[in-house]
Amino acid sequence: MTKPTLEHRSDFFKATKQVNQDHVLIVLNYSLPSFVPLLWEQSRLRVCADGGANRIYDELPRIFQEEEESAVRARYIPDAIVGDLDSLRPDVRDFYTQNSVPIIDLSHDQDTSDLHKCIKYAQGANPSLTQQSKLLVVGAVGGRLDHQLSNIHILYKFRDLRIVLLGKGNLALLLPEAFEHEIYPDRGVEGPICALIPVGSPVSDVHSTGLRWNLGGQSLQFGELISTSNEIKAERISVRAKGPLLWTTELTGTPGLQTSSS
Ligand SMILES: Nc1ncnc2c1ncn2[C@@H]1O[C@H](COP(=O)(O)OP(=O)(O)OP(=O)(O)O)[C@@H](O)[C@H]1O
Ligand SMILES: Cc1ncc(C[n+]2csc(CCO)c2C)c(N)n1
Repeated sequence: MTKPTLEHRSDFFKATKQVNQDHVLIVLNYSLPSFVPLLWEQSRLRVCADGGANRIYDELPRIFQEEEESAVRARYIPDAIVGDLDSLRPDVRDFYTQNSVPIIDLSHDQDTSDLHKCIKYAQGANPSLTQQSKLLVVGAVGGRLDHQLSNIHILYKFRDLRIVLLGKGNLALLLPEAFEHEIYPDRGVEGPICALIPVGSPVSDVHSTGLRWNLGGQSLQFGELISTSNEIKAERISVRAKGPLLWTTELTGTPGLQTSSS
């Protein structure tokens, strides 16, 4: 039986000032990529995971160096700060409290990460998430390996949602088993390096097109074969497999140079 097709478009890298009702931004507590303002402006909900609020407070004024710090901070006020709040600095907490940002203390839960808590928050928000919603998670790659693995774990845990992990040099998303996948990377920003990784369990019958090293029905498995250092060779990459695969691309270009209509 053929599976339905899921398309993956990196439309969020296109220059736009318009809010996209499908886009939700989650800011984590790690070094932020310079395209955060681009994602911020197009997102209909912006949530900071605990110390993620320190990042927007500290790092956004550095992106707009020619402007007053206070003017930049006042422009980027999140809709909520959610987490166990052990990393949120007191001065940052005071600033956003004065700006009426709800600060949601979920410190009683020490079994789930702040990213998990933010996704639950977005699911409970009004309007809630739909099948079209895309959660753009920034500060998700680089730094502590356990945090990065936890962020990947969240892709698997919430595999029915469309979540994109983004960092300074990488993008990662999950290709769930229930679909055949068509990926349209933004070649002005992504590639050429890409990878297909079977995190957690072996994945058999992997078929791909559009890559330098395509798969023709092999199994991917840690300890046997995983497809790292592969290369994007076409506008469209197709992938199907008997199991979920992590798709990653390197980010080498500058987002926001093309408009969403081009
Ligand atoms: N170095 C990192 N790389 C990737 N993601 C990170 C990194 N540091 C933090 N995060 C993400 O940001 C979220 C918030 O970070 P914060 O430091 O506030 O979390 P935390 O849960 O208190 O961390 P810890 O495990 O140190 O207690 C984390 O749940 C994690 O998803
Ligand atoms: C088996 C097991 N391992 C680790 C933790 C710790 N932990 C996991 S998520 C989290 C919250 C981080 O903000 C903490 C402290 C646990 N609870 N259970």
